Amino acid sequence: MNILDRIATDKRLEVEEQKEMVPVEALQLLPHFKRKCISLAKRLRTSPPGIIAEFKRRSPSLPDLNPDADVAEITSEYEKAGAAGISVLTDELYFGGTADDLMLARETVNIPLLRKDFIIDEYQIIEAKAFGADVILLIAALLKPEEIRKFSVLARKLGLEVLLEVHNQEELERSIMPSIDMIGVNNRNLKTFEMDLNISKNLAEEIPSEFVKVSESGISETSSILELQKSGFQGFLIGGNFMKTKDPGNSAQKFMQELKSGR
Ligand SMILES: O=P(O)(O)OC[C@@H](O)[C@@H](O)c1c[nH]c2ccccc12
Repeated sequence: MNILDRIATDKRLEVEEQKEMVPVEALQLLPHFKRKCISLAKRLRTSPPGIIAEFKRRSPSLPDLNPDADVAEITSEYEKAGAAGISVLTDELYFGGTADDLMLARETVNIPLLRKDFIIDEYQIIEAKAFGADVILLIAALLKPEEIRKFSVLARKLGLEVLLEVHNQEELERSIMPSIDMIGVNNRNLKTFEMDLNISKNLAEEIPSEFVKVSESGISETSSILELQKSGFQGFLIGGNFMKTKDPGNSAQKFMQELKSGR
């Protein structure tokens, strides 16, 4: 079994347990459930460069990335550094994230938050809204087109935006639909961990212009952002490059200053 299938199997069990403990009706009573979301797509379209800085403690490929990272401190610094939005991992088993991380981030910043998780059930979308997210991630490699349709329509109904993650043309063609706001091209193959920025560059022209293009993973140089912008990307999801340092907020700030000064 590849890692993505393993994650999905674990996630299904986890969600079934969670549903028993916290019914949907209870989620709908949480204060953020009624909050009006902020648009990430709009920010990416109108204020370049759209850096989406990611908060994660570890990943399957980097088990010791930043185990003790403080979510309030780092997300606050990401916001001050000028991030367009923040991605918060909420998967605990593989990424060391929690729902509390997302809620703490929500209490800390006023910029759009992406719930970064492996969504395989509508329940997780209700959770995302209740925990204070503005955007959800749907991973094409994990979902049938019918599920993508059902999940994205529900997200939209709740006022959430949808970032669809694809890795190749076949995934893009079968998953693209009007209820999606942004398309993220993952430069990392989630099945093998192989990384290549050319994946974004090559897929860019296949993505219709009504969708905001986001390039995800493996970005560590400001020069890559400039190249990806030429291919039409407006969003850049960066995690490890910041989180691997002692002071991720400061690393993000330096990265964005370097971008601004065009060095
Ligand atoms: O740390 P990186 O290489 O900058 O990548 C960030 C982000 O793209 C990556 O964490 C990611 C992309 N898609 C995902 C899906 C699930 C979990 C994590 C991810």
